Amino acid sequence: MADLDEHPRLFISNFLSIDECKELEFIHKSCSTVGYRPNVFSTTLSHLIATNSSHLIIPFIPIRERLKDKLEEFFGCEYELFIEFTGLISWTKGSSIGWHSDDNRPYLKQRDYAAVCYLNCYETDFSGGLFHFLDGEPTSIMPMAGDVVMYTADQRNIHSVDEIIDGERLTLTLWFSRDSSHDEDAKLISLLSQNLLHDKMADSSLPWPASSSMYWFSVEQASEQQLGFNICWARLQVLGYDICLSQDVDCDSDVSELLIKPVRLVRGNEMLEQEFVNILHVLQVVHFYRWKASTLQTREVNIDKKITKLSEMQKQKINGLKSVVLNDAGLVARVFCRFPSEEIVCIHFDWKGIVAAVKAWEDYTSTLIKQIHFLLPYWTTHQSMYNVQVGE
Ligand SMILES: O=C(O)CCC(=O)C(=O)O
Ligand SMILES: [Fe+2]
Repeated sequence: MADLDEHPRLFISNFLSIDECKELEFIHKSCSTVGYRPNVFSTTLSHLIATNSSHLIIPFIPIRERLKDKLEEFFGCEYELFIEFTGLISWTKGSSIGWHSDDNRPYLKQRDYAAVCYLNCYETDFSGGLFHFLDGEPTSIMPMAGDVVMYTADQRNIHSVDEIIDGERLTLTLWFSRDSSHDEDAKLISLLSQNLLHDKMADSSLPWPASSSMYWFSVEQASEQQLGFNICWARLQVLGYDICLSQDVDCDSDVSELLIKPVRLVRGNEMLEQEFVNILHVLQVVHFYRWKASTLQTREVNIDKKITKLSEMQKQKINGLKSVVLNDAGLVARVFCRFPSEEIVCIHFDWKGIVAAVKAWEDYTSTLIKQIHFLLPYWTTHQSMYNVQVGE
């Protein structure tokens, strides 16, 4: 017990199911923005609300509850804690963090506990990125999808993370506080109430992009230089897709303009006729397909007349656009690919699958929207975000 007093921490294998990890990965890869440090990407719950994707908060709710219950039980602080922050955070090549405690800045003093859930796997999805505690057991953690580590945010749990060598290391990270003024739920419920009221009138579940700078990756994020890439385009590119803008636009248009234009999905020389409202919409569908490909029923899907061949003009337009939004293509592979030298391919691909995914994504989305409209009145009454079974 002495060690637990000196280093209060808990490691649990398989706390999340693989499907929960994959769902959160789908959310992150279709909604993330560039993060607070170079080579880091993040998806916060307030960002989901701000981009008209409030319903994507639903999958986090049971996981947050389970984490908080476990943490309170283990550290003996039932009914004392508030969730201060919930976010999906991914680290790519070059990022690391030296020895630190999580409350080591004056503006982080409210943090009492941390929970880090690993959503993908060391050596399969990325290399480097081992977690270490300075003293006590366990000394090192090899991140594996579904595992979680919980620890106090103070000096008793000084830790570090080795530099990422390649690939993208993804976590769901939460911090907890005893101070109710740092309760994330209260802030999110207030944002949700404003947003869903508006959303009901617009009656739409389609994502709205944030400002284009939030999706712009550059090597030196602090500098003014514009060499880099748009991360939404890049995430399509690394799965083997292109997009074609439906309307004619100038190649020297502002990237922020391009982000809000309707687009079509392209694979090789072929294009799906269906129009998507913007790049974030198509990115959600493509990542949904990646998550669900093996479960989609495609035998009955009819793709006649839905797929067309690209014209020379369209090919030129796509390449012209790419020179604006991916103006350092080598960099895209270095940041997002596990093996940048290998050819970029999506293991699962056929147009029937994509067409089935469009429909399945719509069903998934509308189920979540119904759930959030059902839950919000409970949340508002109790000023807390929790799961309610229908009929309660
Ligand atoms: O991702 C991890 O394993 C830990 C990250 C960390 O230490 C932090 O964000 O403070
Ligand atoms: Fe930390």
